[in-house]
Amino acid sequence: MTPAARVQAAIEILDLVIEAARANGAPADRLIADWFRSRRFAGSKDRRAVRELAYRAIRACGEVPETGRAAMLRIAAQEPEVAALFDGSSHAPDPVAPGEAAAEGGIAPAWLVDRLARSGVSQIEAASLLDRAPLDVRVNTLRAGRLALPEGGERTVAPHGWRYPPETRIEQAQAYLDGAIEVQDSGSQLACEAVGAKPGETVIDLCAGAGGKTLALAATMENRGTLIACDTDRPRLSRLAPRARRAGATGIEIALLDPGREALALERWQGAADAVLVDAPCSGTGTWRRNPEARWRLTPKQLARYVELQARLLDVAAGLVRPGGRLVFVTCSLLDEEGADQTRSFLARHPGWQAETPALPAGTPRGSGLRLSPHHDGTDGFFVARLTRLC
Ligand SMILES: C[S@@+](CC[C@H](N)C(=O)[O-])C[C@H]1O[C@@H](n2cnc3c(N)ncnc32)[C@H](O)[C@@H]1O
Repeated sequence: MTPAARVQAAIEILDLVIEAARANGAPADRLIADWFRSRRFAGSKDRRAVRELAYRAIRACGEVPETGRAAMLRIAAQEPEVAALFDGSSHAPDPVAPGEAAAEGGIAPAWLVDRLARSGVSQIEAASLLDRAPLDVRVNTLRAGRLALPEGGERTVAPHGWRYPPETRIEQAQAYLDGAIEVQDSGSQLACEAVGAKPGETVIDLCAGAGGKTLALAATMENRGTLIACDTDRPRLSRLAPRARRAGATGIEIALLDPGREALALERWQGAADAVLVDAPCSGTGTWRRNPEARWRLTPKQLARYVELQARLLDVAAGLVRPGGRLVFVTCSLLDEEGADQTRSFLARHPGWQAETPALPAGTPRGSGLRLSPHHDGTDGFFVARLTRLC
Protein backbone atom coordinates (compact mmCIF):
# COMPACT_ATOMS: atom_id res chain seq x y z
CA MET A 1 0.00 0.00 0.00
CA THR A 2 1.20 3.53 -0.68
CA PRO A 3 1.41 5.94 2.27
CA ALA A 4 -1.68 7.75 0.92
CA ALA A 5 -3.61 4.47 0.57
CA ARG A 6 -2.80 3.72 4.21
CA VAL A 7 -4.33 7.06 5.22
CA GLN A 8 -7.48 6.26 3.20
CA ALA A 9 -7.65 2.81 4.84
CA ALA A 10 -7.39 4.40 8.30
CA ILE A 11 -10.22 6.79 7.35
CA GLU A 12 -12.46 3.86 6.38
CA ILE A 13 -11.67 2.08 9.64
CA LEU A 14 -12.33 5.25 11.63
CA ASP A 15 -15.78 5.51 10.02
CA LEU A 16 -16.53 2.02 11.40
CA VAL A 17 -15.14 2.89 14.84
CA ILE A 18 -17.26 6.05 14.99
CA GLU A 19 -20.40 4.19 13.93
CA ALA A 20 -19.72 1.47 16.54
CA ALA A 21 -19.13 4.08 19.25
CA ARG A 22 -22.54 5.62 18.50
CA ALA A 23 -24.37 2.28 18.29
CA ASN A 24 -22.48 0.48 21.07
CA GLY A 25 -21.00 -1.91 18.50
CA ALA A 26 -17.72 -3.82 18.39
CA PRO A 27 -14.49 -2.39 19.90
CA ALA A 28 -11.90 -0.75 17.62
CA ASP A 29 -9.43 -3.65 17.87
CA ARG A 30 -12.02 -6.13 16.55
CA LEU A 31 -13.12 -3.75 13.76
CA ILE A 32 -9.52 -3.29 12.64
CA ALA A 33 -8.87 -7.06 12.64
CA ASP A 34 -12.09 -7.67 10.64
CA TRP A 35 -11.24 -4.95 8.13
CA PHE A 36 -7.90 -6.57 7.33
CA ARG A 37 -9.35 -10.08 7.25
CA SER A 38 -11.17 -9.19 4.02
CA ARG A 39 -8.15 -7.32 2.55
CA ARG A 40 -5.45 -9.94 2.26
CA PHE A 41 -3.36 -7.70 -0.05
CA ALA A 42 -2.26 -5.66 3.00
CA GLY A 43 1.09 -6.81 4.39
CA SER A 44 2.13 -6.73 8.05
CA LYS A 45 3.86 -3.33 7.65
CA ASP A 46 0.67 -1.92 6.09
CA ARG A 47 -1.43 -3.29 8.93
CA ARG A 48 0.82 -1.82 11.56
CA ALA A 49 0.94 1.59 9.85
CA VAL A 50 -2.84 1.78 9.27
CA ARG A 51 -3.60 0.66 12.81
CA GLU A 52 -1.18 3.24 14.21
CA LEU A 53 -2.76 6.02 12.10
CA ALA A 54 -6.29 5.04 13.16
CA TYR A 55 -5.35 4.96 16.85
CA ARG A 56 -3.52 8.28 16.62
CA ALA A 57 -6.66 9.86 15.21
CA ILE A 58 -8.84 8.26 17.91
CA ARG A 59 -6.53 9.59 20.61
CA ALA A 60 -6.41 13.07 19.06
CA CYS A 61 -10.19 13.69 19.00
CA GLY A 62 -11.91 14.44 22.32
CA GLU A 63 -15.51 14.41 21.09
CA VAL A 64 -16.86 11.73 18.74
CA PRO A 65 -15.84 13.03 15.28
CA GLU A 66 -18.45 13.43 12.55
CA THR A 67 -16.51 11.21 10.13
CA GLY A 68 -13.29 9.24 9.81
CA ARG A 69 -12.05 11.80 7.34
CA ALA A 70 -12.61 14.66 9.83
CA ALA A 71 -10.74 12.62 12.47
CA MET A 72 -7.78 12.06 10.13
CA LEU A 73 -7.80 15.76 9.17
CA ARG A 74 -7.15 16.47 12.88
CA ILE A 75 -3.82 14.63 12.45
CA ALA A 76 -3.21 16.35 9.10
CA ALA A 77 -3.72 19.75 10.76
CA GLN A 78 -0.71 19.02 12.98
CA GLU A 79 1.44 17.07 10.52
CA PRO A 80 2.10 18.55 7.06
CA GLU A 81 3.45 15.19 5.77
CA VAL A 82 0.04 13.59 6.46
CA ALA A 83 -1.79 16.61 4.97
CA ALA A 84 0.28 16.19 1.76
CA LEU A 85 -1.15 12.67 1.31
CA PHE A 86 -4.68 14.05 0.79
CA ASP A 87 -3.83 14.38 -2.93
CA GLY A 88 -6.70 12.61 -4.73
CA SER A 89 -4.37 10.12 -6.43
CA SER A 90 -5.39 6.48 -6.86
CA HIS A 91 -6.52 4.97 -3.46
CA ALA A 92 -5.63 8.25 -1.70
CA PRO A 93 -8.04 10.54 0.18
CA ASP A 94 -9.57 13.41 -1.84
CA PRO A 95 -7.80 16.75 -1.58
CA VAL A 96 -8.93 18.94 1.32
CA ALA A 97 -11.79 21.21 0.18
CA PRO A 98 -11.63 24.93 0.97
CA GLY A 99 -13.11 25.47 4.44
CA GLU A 100 -13.32 21.72 5.17
CA ALA A 101 -13.12 21.30 8.95
CA ALA A 102 -11.03 18.87 10.96
CA ALA A 103 -12.60 17.21 13.99
CA GLU A 104 -12.08 18.96 17.32
CA GLY A 105 -9.03 17.90 19.31
CA GLY A 106 -9.13 17.22 23.04
CA ILE A 107 -8.80 14.64 25.75
CA ALA A 108 -12.40 13.44 26.03
CA PRO A 109 -15.99 14.62 25.53
CA ALA A 110 -16.61 17.88 27.47
CA TRP A 111 -18.78 16.26 30.16
CA LEU A 112 -16.03 13.73 30.96
CA VAL A 113 -13.29 16.36 30.96
CA ASP A 114 -15.44 18.20 33.51
CA ARG A 115 -15.97 15.06 35.68
CA LEU A 116 -12.23 14.30 35.62
CA ALA A 117 -11.41 17.86 36.69
CA ARG A 118 -13.99 17.64 39.49
CA SER A 119 -12.29 14.41 40.59
CA GLY A 120 -9.01 16.30 41.01
CA VAL A 121 -7.40 14.86 37.85
CA SER A 122 -4.96 17.46 36.50
CA GLN A 123 -4.70 18.25 32.77
CA ILE A 124 -1.36 16.44 32.50
CA GLU A 125 -2.74 13.40 34.31
CA ALA A 126 -5.81 13.34 32.06
CA ALA A 127 -3.63 13.61 28.94
CA SER A 128 -1.51 10.67 30.12
CA LEU A 129 -4.65 8.49 30.03
CA LEU A 130 -4.17 8.54 26.25
CA ASP A 131 -0.49 7.52 26.19
CA ARG A 132 0.48 4.24 24.61
CA ALA A 133 0.35 1.52 27.27
CA PRO A 134 3.44 -0.63 27.93
CA LEU A 135 3.22 -4.41 28.17
CA ASP A 136 3.39 -5.56 31.79
CA VAL A 137 3.65 -9.12 32.99
CA ARG A 138 3.39 -10.73 36.40
CA VAL A 139 5.79 -13.51 37.30
CA ASN A 140 3.63 -16.41 38.40
CA THR A 141 5.22 -17.65 41.62
CA LEU A 142 3.31 -20.95 41.26
CA ARG A 143 5.52 -21.71 38.23
CA ALA A 144 8.62 -19.80 39.28
CA GLY A 145 10.75 -22.95 39.02
CA ARG A 146 10.36 -22.87 35.22
CA LEU A 147 11.11 -19.19 34.87
CA ALA A 148 13.32 -17.93 32.04
CA LEU A 149 12.20 -14.34 31.56
CA PRO A 150 12.25 -12.95 28.02
CA GLU A 151 15.03 -10.40 27.30
CA GLY A 152 14.39 -6.67 27.29
CA GLY A 153 12.21 -6.30 30.37
CA GLU A 154 12.58 -4.05 33.39
CA ARG A 155 11.13 -4.27 36.89
CA THR A 156 7.92 -2.35 37.71
CA VAL A 157 6.64 -1.10 41.08
CA ALA A 158 4.63 -4.31 41.52
CA PRO A 159 6.52 -7.01 43.50
CA HIS A 160 6.34 -9.56 40.66
CA GLY A 161 6.00 -7.10 37.77
CA TRP A 162 8.13 -6.74 34.64
CA ARG A 163 7.62 -4.27 31.80
CA TYR A 164 8.31 -4.84 28.10
CA PRO A 165 7.97 -2.59 25.03
CA PRO A 166 4.35 -2.68 23.73
CA GLU A 167 5.27 -4.48 20.51
CA THR A 168 6.89 -7.44 22.34
CA ARG A 169 5.42 -10.77 21.18
CA ILE A 170 5.13 -12.12 24.66
CA GLU A 171 2.73 -14.94 23.68
CA GLN A 172 5.65 -16.59 21.86
CA ALA A 173 7.97 -16.50 24.88
CA GLN A 174 8.68 -19.84 26.55
CA ALA A 175 7.94 -18.37 29.99
CA TYR A 176 4.46 -17.42 28.74
CA LEU A 177 3.83 -20.83 27.17
CA ASP A 178 4.93 -22.45 30.45
CA GLY A 179 2.50 -20.30 32.46
CA ALA A 180 5.42 -18.73 34.33
CA ILE A 181 4.30 -15.21 33.36
CA GLU A 182 0.85 -13.67 32.95
CA VAL A 183 0.09 -10.49 31.03
CA GLN A 184 -1.26 -8.08 33.65
CA ASP A 185 -0.94 -4.33 34.10
CA SER A 186 1.16 -3.37 37.15
CA GLY A 187 -1.78 -1.41 38.59
CA SER A 188 -3.91 -4.52 38.37
CA GLN A 189 -1.16 -6.49 40.12
CA LEU A 190 -1.01 -3.90 42.90
CA ALA A 191 -4.80 -4.06 43.33
CA CYS A 192 -4.38 -7.80 44.05
CA GLU A 193 -1.57 -7.06 46.52
CA ALA A 194 -4.01 -4.81 48.41
CA VAL A 195 -6.14 -7.90 49.18
CA GLY A 196 -3.21 -9.38 51.15
CA ALA A 197 -4.54 -12.89 50.52
CA LYS A 198 -2.69 -15.51 52.58
CA PRO A 199 -2.35 -19.31 52.28
CA GLY A 200 -5.23 -21.06 54.03
CA GLU A 201 -7.66 -18.14 53.86
CA THR A 202 -11.15 -18.02 52.35
CA VAL A 203 -11.12 -15.40 49.59
CA ILE A 204 -13.95 -14.45 47.21
CA ASP A 205 -13.28 -12.66 43.92
CA LEU A 206 -16.79 -11.34 43.35
CA CYS A 207 -16.28 -9.93 39.83
CA ALA A 208 -13.65 -12.32 38.52
CA GLY A 209 -14.29 -11.99 34.77
CA ALA A 210 -11.79 -14.27 33.01
CA GLY A 211 -9.78 -14.50 36.21
CA GLY A 212 -6.87 -12.07 35.72
CA LYS A 213 -6.91 -11.14 39.41
CA THR A 214 -8.09 -14.57 40.61
CA LEU A 215 -4.85 -16.10 39.29
CA ALA A 216 -2.78 -13.51 41.13
CA LEU A 217 -4.72 -14.29 44.33
CA ALA A 218 -4.16 -18.04 43.84
CA ALA A 219 -0.42 -17.37 43.57
CA THR A 220 -0.22 -15.34 46.81
CA MET A 221 -2.33 -18.04 48.51
CA GLU A 222 0.12 -20.67 47.20
CA ASN A 223 -2.89 -22.78 46.14
CA ARG A 224 -3.83 -23.28 49.79
CA GLY A 225 -7.20 -22.28 51.21
CA THR A 226 -10.51 -21.55 49.49
CA LEU A 227 -10.67 -19.24 46.50
CA ILE A 228 -14.05 -18.60 44.88
CA ALA A 229 -14.27 -16.83 41.53
CA CYS A 230 -17.69 -15.37 40.66
CA ASP A 231 -19.15 -13.44 37.76
CA THR A 232 -22.46 -13.02 35.95
CA ASP A 233 -20.85 -13.38 32.51
CA ARG A 234 -20.68 -17.06 31.55
CA PRO A 235 -18.37 -16.70 28.49
CA ARG A 236 -15.87 -14.63 30.47
CA LEU A 237 -15.93 -16.94 33.46
CA SER A 238 -15.48 -19.98 31.21
CA ARG A 239 -12.03 -18.69 30.18
CA LEU A 240 -10.81 -19.02 33.78
CA ALA A 241 -10.44 -22.82 34.01
CA PRO A 242 -8.00 -23.18 31.06
CA ARG A 243 -6.02 -20.16 32.24
CA ALA A 244 -5.81 -21.65 35.75
CA ARG A 245 -4.52 -24.96 34.31
CA ARG A 246 -1.79 -23.13 32.38
CA ALA A 247 -0.86 -21.14 35.48
CA GLY A 248 -0.81 -24.19 37.78
CA ALA A 249 -3.54 -22.63 39.96
CA THR A 250 -5.56 -25.41 41.55
CA GLY A 251 -8.75 -25.70 43.58
CA ILE A 252 -10.45 -22.49 42.41
CA GLU A 253 -14.22 -22.76 42.87
CA ILE A 254 -16.17 -21.09 40.10
CA ALA A 255 -19.64 -19.60 40.71
CA LEU A 256 -21.83 -18.20 37.95
CA LEU A 257 -24.07 -15.55 39.51
CA ASP A 258 -27.54 -14.37 38.60
CA PRO A 259 -27.59 -10.54 38.36
CA GLY A 260 -29.60 -9.19 41.28
CA ARG A 261 -29.49 -12.56 43.13
CA GLU A 262 -25.75 -12.75 43.84
CA ALA A 263 -26.15 -13.12 47.63
CA LEU A 264 -28.46 -16.12 47.19
CA ALA A 265 -25.85 -18.09 45.19
CA LEU A 266 -23.23 -17.25 47.82
CA GLU A 267 -25.43 -17.98 50.83
CA ARG A 268 -23.07 -20.54 52.36
CA TRP A 269 -20.28 -17.95 52.47
CA GLN A 270 -22.30 -15.31 54.37
CA GLY A 271 -20.05 -13.78 57.04
CA ALA A 272 -17.38 -16.43 56.29
CA ALA A 273 -14.80 -14.83 53.98
CA ASP A 274 -11.47 -13.52 55.23
CA ALA A 275 -11.36 -11.25 52.19
CA VAL A 276 -13.63 -10.28 49.31
CA LEU A 277 -12.32 -8.52 46.21
CA VAL A 278 -14.83 -6.38 44.32
CA ASP A 279 -13.14 -5.51 41.01
CA ALA A 280 -16.30 -3.76 39.96
CA PRO A 281 -17.73 -3.07 36.52
CA CYS A 282 -16.94 0.59 35.81
CA SER A 283 -16.55 3.30 33.17
CA GLY A 284 -12.94 2.25 32.50
CA THR A 285 -11.59 5.83 32.37
CA GLY A 286 -8.30 4.40 33.68
CA THR A 287 -7.90 2.09 30.70
CA TRP A 288 -8.22 4.60 27.86
CA ARG A 289 -4.55 3.90 27.02
CA ARG A 290 -5.74 0.51 25.78
CA ASN A 291 -9.25 1.43 24.53
CA PRO A 292 -9.15 5.14 23.68
CA GLU A 293 -12.47 4.98 21.81
CA ALA A 294 -14.18 3.93 25.08
CA ARG A 295 -14.39 7.63 25.99
CA TRP A 296 -16.61 8.21 22.93
CA ARG A 297 -19.00 5.47 24.07
CA LEU A 298 -19.60 6.40 27.68
CA THR A 299 -22.72 8.44 28.55
CA PRO A 300 -23.69 10.09 31.86
CA LYS A 301 -26.55 7.59 32.08
CA GLN A 302 -24.22 4.57 31.72
CA LEU A 303 -21.88 6.05 34.32
CA ALA A 304 -24.81 6.44 36.74
CA ARG A 305 -25.75 2.78 36.14
CA TYR A 306 -22.18 1.66 36.95
CA VAL A 307 -22.20 3.72 40.15
CA GLU A 308 -25.48 2.14 41.24
CA LEU A 309 -24.24 -1.40 40.45
CA GLN A 310 -20.96 -0.82 42.31
CA ALA A 311 -22.86 0.29 45.44
CA ARG A 312 -25.05 -2.81 45.26
CA LEU A 313 -22.07 -5.15 44.78
CA LEU A 314 -20.30 -3.53 47.72
CA ASP A 315 -23.33 -4.29 49.88
CA VAL A 316 -23.41 -7.93 48.65
CA ALA A 317 -19.68 -8.24 49.39
CA ALA A 318 -20.08 -6.73 52.88
CA GLY A 319 -22.47 -9.58 53.77
CA LEU A 320 -19.79 -12.16 52.87
CA VAL A 321 -16.97 -10.80 55.02
CA ARG A 322 -16.39 -12.26 58.52
CA PRO A 323 -15.87 -9.92 61.50
CA GLY A 324 -12.28 -8.68 61.25
CA GLY A 325 -12.16 -9.56 57.54
CA ARG A 326 -11.56 -7.17 54.66
CA LEU A 327 -13.25 -5.99 51.51
CA VAL A 328 -11.08 -4.56 48.74
CA PHE A 329 -12.90 -2.31 46.30
CA VAL A 330 -11.25 -1.67 42.94
CA THR A 331 -12.30 0.23 39.84
CA CYS A 332 -10.19 1.07 36.80
CA SER A 333 -11.46 4.63 36.91
CA LEU A 334 -10.21 8.02 38.05
CA LEU A 335 -13.71 9.40 38.62
CA ASP A 336 -14.59 10.04 42.27
CA GLU A 337 -18.14 8.72 41.68
CA GLU A 338 -16.52 5.31 41.16
CA GLY A 339 -13.89 5.72 43.85
CA ALA A 340 -13.66 8.04 46.85
CA ASP A 341 -17.39 8.95 46.79
CA GLN A 342 -18.39 5.31 46.50
CA THR A 343 -16.41 4.25 49.59
CA ARG A 344 -17.63 7.31 51.53
CA SER A 345 -21.25 6.26 50.87
CA PHE A 346 -20.39 2.65 51.79
CA LEU A 347 -18.97 3.70 55.17
CA ALA A 348 -22.07 5.84 55.80
CA ARG A 349 -24.33 2.83 55.07
CA HIS A 350 -22.18 0.38 57.10
CA PRO A 351 -21.26 1.86 60.50
CA GLY A 352 -19.41 -1.29 61.61
CA TRP A 353 -16.69 -0.81 59.00
CA GLN A 354 -13.59 1.32 58.63
CA ALA A 355 -11.20 2.14 55.81
CA GLU A 356 -7.46 1.68 55.97
CA THR A 357 -5.15 3.04 53.26
CA PRO A 358 -3.79 0.10 51.25
CA ALA A 359 -0.06 -0.34 51.91
CA LEU A 360 1.13 -0.24 48.30
CA PRO A 361 4.46 0.97 46.88
CA ALA A 362 2.66 3.41 44.52
CA GLY A 363 -0.41 5.62 44.29
CA THR A 364 -1.74 8.87 45.74
CA PRO A 365 -4.26 9.00 48.60
CA ARG A 366 -7.74 9.84 47.37
CA GLY A 367 -10.55 9.88 49.93
CA SER A 368 -10.19 6.73 51.98
CA GLY A 369 -8.35 4.86 49.24
CA LEU A 370 -5.47 5.16 46.79
CA ARG A 371 -5.44 6.32 43.21
CA LEU A 372 -3.01 4.90 40.67
CA SER A 373 -2.50 6.76 37.40
CA PRO A 374 -0.40 6.46 34.24
CA HIS A 375 1.19 9.86 34.90
CA HIS A 376 2.04 9.34 38.57
CA ASP A 377 2.61 5.58 38.74
CA GLY A 378 3.12 4.34 35.17
CA THR A 379 0.12 2.02 35.56
CA ASP A 380 -3.40 2.04 34.20
CA GLY A 381 -5.70 4.29 36.23
CA PHE A 382 -7.22 2.62 39.31
CA PHE A 383 -8.95 3.39 42.58
CA VAL A 384 -8.21 0.90 45.36
CA ALA A 385 -9.80 0.94 48.82
CA ARG A 386 -9.42 -1.52 51.68
CA LEU A 387 -12.37 -1.70 54.07
CA THR A 388 -12.33 -3.71 57.28
CA ARG A 389 -15.31 -5.18 59.11
CA LEU A 390 -14.92 -4.32 62.78
CA CYS A 391 -17.66 -6.45 64.31
C1 LIG B 1 -13.60 -5.02 35.80
S1 LIG B 1 -14.31 -6.48 35.26
C2 LIG B 1 -13.44 -7.69 36.16
C3 LIG B 1 -12.09 -8.02 35.63
C4 LIG B 1 -11.41 -9.19 36.33
N1 LIG B 1 -11.47 -9.10 37.76
C5 LIG B 1 -9.95 -9.30 35.91
O1 LIG B 1 -9.04 -9.02 36.68
O2 LIG B 1 -9.73 -9.68 34.76
C6 LIG B 1 -15.86 -6.48 36.03
C7 LIG B 1 -16.60 -7.78 35.94
O3 LIG B 1 -17.80 -7.66 36.71
C8 LIG B 1 -18.74 -8.54 36.14
N2 LIG B 1 -20.08 -8.24 36.68
C9 LIG B 1 -21.02 -7.42 36.19
N3 LIG B 1 -22.12 -7.46 36.97
C10 LIG B 1 -21.85 -8.32 37.98
C11 LIG B 1 -22.59 -8.79 39.09
N4 LIG B 1 -23.84 -8.36 39.32
N5 LIG B 1 -22.02 -9.68 39.92
C12 LIG B 1 -20.75 -10.12 39.70
N6 LIG B 1 -20.00 -9.71 38.64
C13 LIG B 1 -20.55 -8.82 37.80
C14 LIG B 1 -18.55 -8.32 34.66
O4 LIG B 1 -19.08 -9.42 33.93
C15 LIG B 1 -17.04 -8.20 34.56
O5 LIG B 1 -16.45 -9.43 34.23
